[in-house]
Amino acid sequence: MRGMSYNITHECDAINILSDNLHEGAISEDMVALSGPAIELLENNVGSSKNSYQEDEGSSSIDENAPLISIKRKRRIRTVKSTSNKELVQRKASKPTKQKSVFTPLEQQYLELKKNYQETILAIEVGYKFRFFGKDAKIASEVLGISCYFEHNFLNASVPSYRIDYHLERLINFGLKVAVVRQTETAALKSTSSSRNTLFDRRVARVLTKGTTLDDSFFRFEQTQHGTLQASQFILCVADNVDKSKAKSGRVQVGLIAIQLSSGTTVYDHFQDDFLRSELQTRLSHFQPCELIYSNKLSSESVALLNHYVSTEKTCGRVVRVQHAVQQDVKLALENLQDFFSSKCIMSGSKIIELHMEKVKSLHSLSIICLDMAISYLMEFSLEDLFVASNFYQPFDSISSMVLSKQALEGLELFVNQTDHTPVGSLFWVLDRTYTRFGQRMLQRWLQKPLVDKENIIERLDAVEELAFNSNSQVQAIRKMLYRLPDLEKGLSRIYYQRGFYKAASAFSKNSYSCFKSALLRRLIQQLPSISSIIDHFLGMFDQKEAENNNKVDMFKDIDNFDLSEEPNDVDYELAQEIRELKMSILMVRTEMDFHLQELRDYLEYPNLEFSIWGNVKFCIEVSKGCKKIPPDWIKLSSTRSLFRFHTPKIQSLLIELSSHEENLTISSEKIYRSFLSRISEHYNELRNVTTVLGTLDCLISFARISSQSGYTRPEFSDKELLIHESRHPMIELLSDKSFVPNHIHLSSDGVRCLLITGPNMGGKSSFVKQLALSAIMAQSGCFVPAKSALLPIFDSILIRMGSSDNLSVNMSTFMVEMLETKEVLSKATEKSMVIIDELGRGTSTIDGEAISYAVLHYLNQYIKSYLLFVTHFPSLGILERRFEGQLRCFHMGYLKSKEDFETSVSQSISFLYKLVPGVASKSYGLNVARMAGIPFSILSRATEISENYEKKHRNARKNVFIRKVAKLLMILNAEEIDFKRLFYDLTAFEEI
Ligand SMILES: Nc1ncnc2c1ncn2[C@@H]1O[C@H](COP(=O)(O)OP(=O)(O)OP(=O)(O)O)[C@@H](O)[C@H]1O
Repeated sequence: MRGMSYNITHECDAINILSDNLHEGAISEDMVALSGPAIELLENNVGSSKNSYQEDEGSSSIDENAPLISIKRKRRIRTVKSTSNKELVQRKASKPTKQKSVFTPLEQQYLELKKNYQETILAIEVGYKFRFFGKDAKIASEVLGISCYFEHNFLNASVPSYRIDYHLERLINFGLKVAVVRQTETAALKSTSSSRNTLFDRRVARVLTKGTTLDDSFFRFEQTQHGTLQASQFILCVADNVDKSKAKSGRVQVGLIAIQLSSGTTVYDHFQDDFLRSELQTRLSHFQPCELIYSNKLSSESVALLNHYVSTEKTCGRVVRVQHAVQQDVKLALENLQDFFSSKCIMSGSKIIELHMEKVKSLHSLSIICLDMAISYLMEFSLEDLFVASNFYQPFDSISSMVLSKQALEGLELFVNQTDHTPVGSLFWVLDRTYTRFGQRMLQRWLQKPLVDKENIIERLDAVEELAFNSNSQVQAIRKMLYRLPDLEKGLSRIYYQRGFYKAASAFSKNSYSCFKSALLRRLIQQLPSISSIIDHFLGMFDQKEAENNNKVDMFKDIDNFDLSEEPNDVDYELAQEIRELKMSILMVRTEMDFHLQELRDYLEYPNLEFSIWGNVKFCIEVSKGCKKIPPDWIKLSSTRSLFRFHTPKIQSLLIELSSHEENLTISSEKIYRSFLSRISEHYNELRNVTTVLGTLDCLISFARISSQSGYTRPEFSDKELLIHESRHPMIELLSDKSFVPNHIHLSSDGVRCLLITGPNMGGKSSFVKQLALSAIMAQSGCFVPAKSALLPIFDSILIRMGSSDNLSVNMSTFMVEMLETKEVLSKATEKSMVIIDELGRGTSTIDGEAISYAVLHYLNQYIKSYLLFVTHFPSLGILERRFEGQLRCFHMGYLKSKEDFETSVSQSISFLYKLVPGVASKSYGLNVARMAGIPFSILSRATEISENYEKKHRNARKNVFIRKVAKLLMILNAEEIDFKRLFYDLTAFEEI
């Protein structure tokens, strides 16, 4: 340890010298090689003004900020000028023992702490402040907008203690890791102890990051509104393994563990992914992690994607913290996990350890590796017990639900709109009428993963219907119970949340469920009273008011009969005893103080004398200035024009005694409170189940509120038909001033199951296909849909290819992304899928785009036979209506041409009818939209001319190229059974190509 302090001293000297010389340009930066800490210190020092050195000079106060020796810096600078730096460094190195530290005791303490917390901001409690030093001070000042100044050897910044929670929240929301260093001794206790003249002992009390902060009070500044997504607290740990033999194909195995500590959720997953990391992108969209743990062996494509996620989140104002971890091989990871569970479950016996290990071994090797990394990471925060206590391990995929891809979540605007990426105008914005924050989070999960099991869907719909249209008093009771319930999921074990559980448990009697018909509601309501006895037991112990004020000293009603469990606990018993004794001692000191006051009244002959408070100073005696009876040993505190304030020696000694008892009482009360919390957490799983029940009720109520609106209908399900009358778009109808034009649709698995939709730009094509997908998602989530009537198949997936975006993370062009996404859709689609392809091929030349669209449409109809909605601006694809007669039909969005159209095509304008009508629209009227957008007339006129000439000239040449391209593409798609003769006949027969 000594050696280390010598090194630091030595480095600091060199730094002082260097920084001063650098200011003066006397030496160049590369003249002396410095070690890491030295460079850090130098960075902190350079940039500080010389004046601050001069101000420091000669300061010799003996507080903990004062340097151990004062240093004449100016003289030292002169010495340096006459000595070479190398010589100086050598000289200093040869006489280590004579060198004394230039750091103040507090700075030395900071440096000691910093050694173990290099990547962490240290917030150090010093009296009534929390202080930051060096680089930490610089960062804190930038993030918190507080001033930063140079003092002694480091930059300094500070915040008042009473605001620390607020500032910590801002630091961790900025993606920082913060260690809170607390004084382990208090002023009062220290003043009576033998170590009163030494530095306060300080230790790291807790380490915080956004994903590891369990305390909901940190997030009290977060505002939640309907339809607004809450900040995710998922920590995502990812590892992958590129199969070298298939490296060219870009195929990779990916494993992950996602942890949400606040709700005790652990999700595991592994999957095969492509070059674009589409599956990983989908997981990122679902979890929206606020922390990412990268394995050091992660492939460059995965790293690029994760980095891209971090930077896009940043542009949306959300900071994602990145942690790097060392990946072990699976054998070592298993050994680590065996050690971990053995040490944690030592009391529970080998059977429990085996059970844990069985579960672990059932995971994919990459997920095991991730679990090992995640546990190591959480150990830093002492939060690893989650993996032992919680039985909420769950797979990401489930056979009872589908997973919507990133493209679907974004393209259908499920949670944010595509215009300004805010929640307004999203499906969630329409459907979220939840009362609680945990209900809101559950609703988000429901929409991300619609159900695929018919029974489950119908069970939800029955419950929603009953809640929407039954005026049963119990329905009111559910609403009342949910209203203003705190975030029970996040604060499961927080004492003042127990009343929330109490509210839930006591809202229903044992037989309340019987007045519901819905099986789901009956099951949910039945579970609530079961926690009554647990809650009664805990609630009975504390004073609700004091608990809500977080007053731990007076929180427990009857400390004499303090018993948290059936089996009395020695530690709690001793603590309760201690608290009793301390309270008694405090009472005695106060009584003594009262006696002393009486003595003072008699002595000063002032019967109305009372103790007063001056600022923070209690038990002051105020005496008028004319009083002649003040003994010399009274301690003068302050004065006003007319009076003096004193403490007598007796008051001072009683005060020290009182403060010491009070502080001991606070410490013991905190300990007993912790014990109380750990007892509650023994019932963690029961309480967790109740939050799931309450969350489910909240989501059902939310759906019921939407479903009871006029124009919404309960969906029915069919094995082979999709028939919706007067289908509407749930968001556009709310946002648009114009009345929404509803449309009918009829598809059938053994009849027409593909619609080819053409029409003018802005004609409503995309809106139409999106509304069908949204209706399917709503129906399969258990909500009524915006239509007159709806009969739907239960889709196993909803696959979307729409829009255009490049992928900067893997350096890909818009068109490459379009093609890879199309390939993904083709590989995932089944005959039970809904597939939406909107404007495929628009990222390339017209002829290539047209050929690709043709081949994909042909392939999907011939081989996959999904329910397909194909939107295009290529009318030539209409040829396939004949090829797939009875299976594919062409429709277009209706429009009306204005009269001018017949005179001059430039000034033509069209009116949109938004009505789906049979047939192909021969033109897209793109120039009409250009005109609406205000493109100058001269440009429009020229564009019209070129467009007409082009069409006339190239029609025939295009046909042959087109046919060759389509044939080639179909072969690439592995359409081996393709009948080329037939294809050639179809294509050449179509005159319009
Ligand atoms: N059925 C409807 N009733 C009323 N307004 C509608 C309807 N459908 C769409 N709209 C309005 O028309 C606008 C354009 O619709 P949409 O984006 O679906 O057109 P589009 O045909 O896909 O256009 P483009 O081909 O240029 O992509 C929508 O933003 C909406 O305001």
